[in-house]
Amino acid sequence: MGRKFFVGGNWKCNGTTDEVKKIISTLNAAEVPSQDVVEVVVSPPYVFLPLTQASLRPDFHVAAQNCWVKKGGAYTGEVSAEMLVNLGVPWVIIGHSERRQLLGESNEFVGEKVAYALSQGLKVIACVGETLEQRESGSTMEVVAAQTKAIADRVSDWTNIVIAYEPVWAIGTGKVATPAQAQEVHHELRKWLHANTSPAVAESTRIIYGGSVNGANCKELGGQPDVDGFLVGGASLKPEFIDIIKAAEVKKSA
Ligand SMILES: O=C(CO)COP(=O)(O)O
Repeated sequence: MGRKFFVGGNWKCNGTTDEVKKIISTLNAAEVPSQDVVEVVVSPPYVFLPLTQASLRPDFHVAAQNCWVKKGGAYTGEVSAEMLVNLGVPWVIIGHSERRQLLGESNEFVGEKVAYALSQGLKVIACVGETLEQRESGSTMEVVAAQTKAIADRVSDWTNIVIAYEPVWAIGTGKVATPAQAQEVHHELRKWLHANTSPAVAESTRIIYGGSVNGANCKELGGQPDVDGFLVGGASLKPEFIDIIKAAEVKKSA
């Protein structure tokens, strides 16, 4: 079975109630390919999850942007996987580079979070990606493999994981990876999964690209054989996100 195109919108720490309502009404009115062709998930800040769930069209789903590493309890400021499940939130983004870099989340911590979230029944968008310095020193694959290994060491069933390759230098910078750069890492990552998990996992796991994806560059990126969709930041707050969802059509005609 082919890998269904996946388009995630990561709203990050943005929005007011009115702005969220506006984004949702734009999404709800949009004509996009069917659920058989594309899986669409938007990720509002925690506080807007209930509002988003209550008003978002049923063929789109929601993701939280993070969750706690284990069972909830005395962890002030955290939100547990159990709470997300209780709310009926199906997805969670884990290991975003902003959390790795600004909040010091290590590969191991991210791996533990992924394993715990999966154990509670959440589906996970797990983020990996190198910094500019790491790319320039030639260690991109080493970094991405180590980040993925920390997950693979703790997880055996990859059915509910989507990997988001998000080069840090491309996030929020307007400096998008070229289609060839994205394809190269996605291909290497799939090879890594083939060797270190199983051929079936490598074949079926979706690897999506994130980093300055927009309405103008999405088709060419999405046309790469190992690019199975996107995780979109800035452009997911704009009507342009609909064009990015429509980029799923490039796979249909491929
Ligand atoms: O971090 C991202 C998605 O998670 C990408 O952000 P931008 O699309 O704003 O570069």
